[in-house]
Amino acid sequence: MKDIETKDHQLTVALRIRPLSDSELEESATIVAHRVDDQMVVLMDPPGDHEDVLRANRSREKAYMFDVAFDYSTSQEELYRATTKGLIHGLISGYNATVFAYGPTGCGKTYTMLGTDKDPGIYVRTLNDLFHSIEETSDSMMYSVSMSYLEIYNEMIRDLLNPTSGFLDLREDSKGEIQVAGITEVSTVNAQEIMELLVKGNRQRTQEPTAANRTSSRSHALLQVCVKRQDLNQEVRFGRLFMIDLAGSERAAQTQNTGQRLKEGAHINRSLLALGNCINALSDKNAHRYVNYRDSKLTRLLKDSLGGNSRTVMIAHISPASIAFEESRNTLSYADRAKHIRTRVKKNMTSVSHHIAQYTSIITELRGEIQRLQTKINEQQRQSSNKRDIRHVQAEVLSQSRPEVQRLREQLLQGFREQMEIRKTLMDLDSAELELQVETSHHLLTIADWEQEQNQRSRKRRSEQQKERKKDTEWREKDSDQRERDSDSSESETADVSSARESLLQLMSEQKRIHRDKASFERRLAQLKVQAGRLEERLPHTVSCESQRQVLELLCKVHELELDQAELRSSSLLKDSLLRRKDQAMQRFETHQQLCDQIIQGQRLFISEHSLLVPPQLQQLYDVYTKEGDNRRLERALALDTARFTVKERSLPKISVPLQSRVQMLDQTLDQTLDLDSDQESVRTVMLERGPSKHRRHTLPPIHTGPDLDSNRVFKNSPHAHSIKNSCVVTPPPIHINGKNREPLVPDSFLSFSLLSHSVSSHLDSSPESSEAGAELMHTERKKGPQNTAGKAARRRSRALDVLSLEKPQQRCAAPPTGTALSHATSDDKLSSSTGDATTAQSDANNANDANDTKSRVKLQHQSHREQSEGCRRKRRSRSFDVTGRALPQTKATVVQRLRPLDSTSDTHLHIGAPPVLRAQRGAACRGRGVAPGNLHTGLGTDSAPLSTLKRVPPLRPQHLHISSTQRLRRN
Ligand SMILES: Nc1ncnc2c1ncn2[C@@H]1O[C@H](COP(=O)(O)OP(=O)(O)OP(=O)(O)O)[C@@H](O)[C@H]1O
Repeated sequence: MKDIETKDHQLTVALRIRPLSDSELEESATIVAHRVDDQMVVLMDPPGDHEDVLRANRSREKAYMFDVAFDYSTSQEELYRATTKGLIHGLISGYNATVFAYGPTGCGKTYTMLGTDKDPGIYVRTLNDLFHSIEETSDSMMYSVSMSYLEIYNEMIRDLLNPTSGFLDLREDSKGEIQVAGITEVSTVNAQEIMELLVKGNRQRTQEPTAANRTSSRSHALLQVCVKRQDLNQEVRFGRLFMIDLAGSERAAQTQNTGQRLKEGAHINRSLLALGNCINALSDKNAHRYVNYRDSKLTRLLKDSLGGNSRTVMIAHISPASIAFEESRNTLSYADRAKHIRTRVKKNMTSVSHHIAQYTSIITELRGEIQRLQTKINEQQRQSSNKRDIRHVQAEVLSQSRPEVQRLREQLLQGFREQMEIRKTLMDLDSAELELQVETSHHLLTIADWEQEQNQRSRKRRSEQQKERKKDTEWREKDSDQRERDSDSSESETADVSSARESLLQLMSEQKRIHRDKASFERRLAQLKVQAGRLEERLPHTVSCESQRQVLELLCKVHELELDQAELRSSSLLKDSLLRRKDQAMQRFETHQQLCDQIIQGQRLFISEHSLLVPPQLQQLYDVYTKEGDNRRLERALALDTARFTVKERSLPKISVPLQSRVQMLDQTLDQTLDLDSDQESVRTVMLERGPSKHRRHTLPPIHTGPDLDSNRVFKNSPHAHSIKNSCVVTPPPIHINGKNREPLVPDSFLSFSLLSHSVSSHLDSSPESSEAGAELMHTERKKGPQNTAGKAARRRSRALDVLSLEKPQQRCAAPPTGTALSHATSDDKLSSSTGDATTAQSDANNANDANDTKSRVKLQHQSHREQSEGCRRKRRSRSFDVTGRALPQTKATVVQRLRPLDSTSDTHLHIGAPPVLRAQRGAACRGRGVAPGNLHTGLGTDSAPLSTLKRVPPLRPQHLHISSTQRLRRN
């Protein structure tokens, strides 16, 4: 055994020949490998060579010299002592060492390294001796032992102490040493613990049975033991020991491996070939031959063991049997070469002096660092001493960023100011647009009124032209005068309308301009909002100071709120303006409604007092009006009652005296309202009782039917009045036209009534004084005649009041389809159903006698009217506005003429209820829906007021007339 402690170390090669295995004994294998002495081994020719002609004269027998040779008689202990035990001292002293078993499969490598429980191998013996040595010198030395155990299986490294860690990689450290990254290193000084770890690792090693070995190792196993020793002189030594159980080279024919075993064998042979190449290279006498350690992980791990700082022992294993001659021969050949490998061994030791020198250097460096840091701290302290506190530092930072912040602030403020200005401008534009709309609507109304008047006049003119053919020259002259007046009036109104049209054009262009400006400003406002949003987004990036950023964000918030407030204010103003307009419209409507009520009540009073005839359509309208009035009063009563109940029941204990008085006023109003009976007679009585001064707004000026009233006188003297006198029945039998006898025209009648009211209202002044002024004006105009071309407003007022005058001929007309004449009943007792089956033939037969009987009938009629008035007064609460009917002794033409005044009002709603037969006759006779007003006034006389002026048509719009007429035609 060579001295392994020499620095220049030569690889120690030992050879072990195992005993014949059971299979070899069964085959009576010849022993060809013999240990001659402790170092020599002879490999004899196998028996088959003698029989081979080619090998007959060429013997392959060869003697090999190794560091030590063992055979079947050598025990484990002897082998350990001869190969490994000597390494333990060197390991403790700081030398690296390697022991690896090499040889074909099944030749005893694992037996040598691991052994059995009864006869342990090198692993256990080495560790035992190591710990013994440590214990022996532990008094004067400090030891630290660590162990790791791995296998190379199919060129992959596994940690046998921690198999779950997966495959590990090889790394080369700064000193060029190969390290297994992530390998488990167990540090302990307890031998028992090391043994347990070893057993545990061996269980994890891959072993599979083959034909050559029932416990064939399919991987290379490496056990690494590191020992660190520190003596009393603070000298530290590091020693590392590799104990390697290589997998055996194998021939496929021998092992009969297939599949995974065959693949494992291939990996094993490849790595062993790399090891052999390294051995060849290292054993070559040429000193600078390249050694390829990187061919396999095995050779990389054994780099130091084969050619570096390690005392290495190679234990080659062969089988003595002749059947393993070739494997034994190759193994002997490699082992023989390996013994020429030389390594350079050195102690892994660090002395205290060296450490001290290192520490001194480190301390010096650290001191320099400390000095540098101290200088820096002093400099900072000196700088900070100039600043009193952190606020100065903050102020400095703020001052550095102030220009940027100021610029950003100015941009934000400028944007918000501009937004505010644009918002104000938009508000002004909205206001101007509203004013323009109001003005435009006024002009449109003016034009519409004029157009309707024109339409009315044109219709009248056509009717008059038809009448002209039948009238005498006197009427022709009067008509020509009337035409002149009409033309004059048209010309004067044309100037107003043209002015309105021009104003409309200007207003429309102005509205367009406002729209353009608004769109432009709104676009600009949107752009400014976007810009402000971007600036706000830039705040966190631009302003580093938190307080500054918060101030700017608050600034933005305040301005945004101001803008929102301005927008809301603008919206609120617009809505207020619209509400004001609606309120005004509602107020006008209510005023108009009151005026209508007054007119209707006055009419009914007038009819009642004078016992005038009422056409059924008008009577139906009256009925609808009465019902509607009842509903209105009921709603008002309920509302007032609710208000009274609410005030009394809930707030009375707390309400003040003025509120209580207000409640009383409400009660009085309610009582007055309820007191207003829908009955015409009651209305008249109430008005009479309370006097005209108390309810001037609800009563018309007194309309006298006596000869002092021009209009009445004119009407009585008119030719039409004469015709009516001639045609009317003096005292027709009364007929009740309610219930079943009524035509189901309530919706249309109501619609017509509404439209009529609406049309009247559009020509009325909304002021409460309009009723009085209108009545006076009507009175005046009737006196002055149409020549009095008063102002436009006066004419409008007079138009509404002219409705009253238009009603007179209507009331004198009777137009039931059956030719029933209508008149007020003198009393309920006297009223009876008329002979509704009176035929037109009878009327025609009696027509000839009508002229003679006219005077007496008129007298009777007036008498009956007076009696009826007295009866109606007595019957206050009853609905005495009953209508009697009787067969009219008149012709169809007469009936038609009586209906024409209604048509002449140009209000189709008044004549649309005419029966189809009459309408057909009318269409044939006068080619129009309206009859010339002259028909009504043919008996007016030369000094009578022209009806075209007196009967100014309520300004119903033509489309309304058409629609209503169409609907009524469809119904009929
Ligand atoms: N010197 C010996 N004395 C007694 N038995 C031995 C000896 N050497 C090997 N054997 C026996 O031979 C058989 C094979 O040995 P081992 O498993 O150690 O071979 P190996 O070289 O490790 O094979 P592989 O390379 O396939 O793992 C084992 O049963 C073992 O007990």
